[in-house]
Amino acid sequence: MPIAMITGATSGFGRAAARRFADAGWSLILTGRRQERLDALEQELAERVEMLTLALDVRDAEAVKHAVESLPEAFRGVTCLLNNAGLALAPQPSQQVDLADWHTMIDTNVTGLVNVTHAMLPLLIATGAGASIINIGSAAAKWPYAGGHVYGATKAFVEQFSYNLRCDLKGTGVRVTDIAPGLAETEFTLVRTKGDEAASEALYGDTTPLQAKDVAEQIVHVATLPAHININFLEIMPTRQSWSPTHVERD
Ligand SMILES: NC(=O)C1=CN([C@@H]2O[C@H](COP(=O)(O)OP(=O)(O)OC[C@H]3O[C@@H](n4cnc5c(N)ncnc54)[C@H](OP(=O)(O)O)[C@@H]3O)[C@@H](O)[C@H]2O)C=CC1
Ligand SMILES: O=CCS(=O)(=O)O
Repeated sequence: MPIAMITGATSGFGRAAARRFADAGWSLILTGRRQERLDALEQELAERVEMLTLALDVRDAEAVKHAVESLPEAFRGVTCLLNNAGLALAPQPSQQVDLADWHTMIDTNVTGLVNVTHAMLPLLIATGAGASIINIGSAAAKWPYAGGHVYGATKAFVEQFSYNLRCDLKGTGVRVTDIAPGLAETEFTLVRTKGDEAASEALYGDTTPLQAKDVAEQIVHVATLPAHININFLEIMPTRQSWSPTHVERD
């Protein structure tokens, strides 16, 4: 059975992808920091598929390296790495942000993603044809907005890193895709606002955002394409979301 390794499997897109891969019969390596959520997923899915859960903070390069080196033989033939763990913080303008929040986004969305990718590359290259790295970027990588500051910049990194990885992996059979969702209802806004439920409800209310399972469907689609097809970039928005005009300051 193919194996998917998912970072940030404890919520949102990662958890929905774990369920969708399980529906397709894939074995799973599920990671995240919250052990109780990993336990709940194990309870839910372990009867149906082979799975392993690893409590892991992607920011900790040594812990990531150790976790990958310690994978049991039966879980080393990874077919898909889903680099999904990430977050936004500080919705306020740059001039009002705590520097620590910028660092947390960079440490997670950039450093964490490269930590996991670096540790996993030998395993994915050993799998070869049909293997894939799916990086979760964001529409915010291309479309700036007030309060997007470092978050959008980290996702621009994810996009360009994905393309550059593709260049290096030519000839190995390993595919690389950047999936860039727009507005999607998950715990993302609760995290971004440090627990403001009203803000989260206001953002996702009165419209029809993407749901985590919509994105999971695309993730599994990309991972199960024939080995000779590489989707480089896939931006997904809800039908009711499009672009804003640029802003002009007026007297
Ligand atoms: N929702 C949206 O509108 C969009 C989200 N995205 C991106 O999608 C990805 C998933 O977000 P989403 O599902 O929406 O949000 P959620 O908050 O629902 O899920 C985020 C996941 O990331 C994990 N995570 C966060 N920090 C770390 C860390 N240091 N180490 C390990 N895992 C971590 C969390 O697990 P735990 O806390 O247990 O560690 C959780 O499982 C993110 O990269 C986000 O930037 C992209 C576009 C749109
Ligand atoms: O990546 C998340 C989508 S948005 O909040 O930046 O639009």
